[in-house]
Amino acid sequence: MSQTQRIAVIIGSLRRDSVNRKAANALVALAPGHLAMEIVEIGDLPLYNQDYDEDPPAPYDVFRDRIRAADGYIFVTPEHNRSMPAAMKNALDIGTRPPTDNVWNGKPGAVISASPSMQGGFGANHHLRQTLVNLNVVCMPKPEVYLSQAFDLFDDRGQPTERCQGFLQTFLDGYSRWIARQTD
Ligand SMILES: Cc1cc2nc3c(=O)[nH]c(=O)nc-3n(C[C@H](O)[C@H](O)[C@H](O)COP(=O)(O)O)c2cc1C
Repeated sequence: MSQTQRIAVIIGSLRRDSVNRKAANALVALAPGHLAMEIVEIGDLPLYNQDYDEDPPAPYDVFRDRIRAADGYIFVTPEHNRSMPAAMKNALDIGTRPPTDNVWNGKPGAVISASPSMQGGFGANHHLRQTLVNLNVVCMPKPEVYLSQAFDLFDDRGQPTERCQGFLQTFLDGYSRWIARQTD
């Protein structure tokens, strides 16, 4: 694999002991050398308000610059009431304004969801994919990753079980091929 790709990882949970953050940390640790993965935090972004379009709060500028600089995205999301959490949607929306400067535009992305439930956040995963269509983020179809019963997939230190590491490795292998095709 030739060129290094900068991948922004966006985590939909603000929770201190988030299982989605554990999954994101594991992805960063497992990433091959040509994927420079960096978590971009979204917890300090004020709730989007269209009045901010003319005079954005400072965290909006910082976030937009970091998203614009990335070559691709990985979204790691919990499920809140069968959809993505408000914090994730807020970040997606902020990146699309003003509409002439959608910072996500045309980049390759992928979604992972994790939940303690059996469904592994399927609803959130697919709501997010639906929004990515409008952001013009080209979303990797497969391998799909729904981490179900996710509290059992990480130990006390946040390390993934062997099985979970296998899922994440398969995902990363697929994403690596996917991003290479998209950015040729
Ligand atoms: C407001 C709210 C709504 C939730 N709705 C769902 C849901 O629809 N499906 C689900 O599997 N879990 C749901 N949960 C439980 C989350 O999966 C659980 O809190 C999980 O730990 C969140 O991920 P995190 O550990 O990364 O924060 C909900 C939790 C909250 C706080």
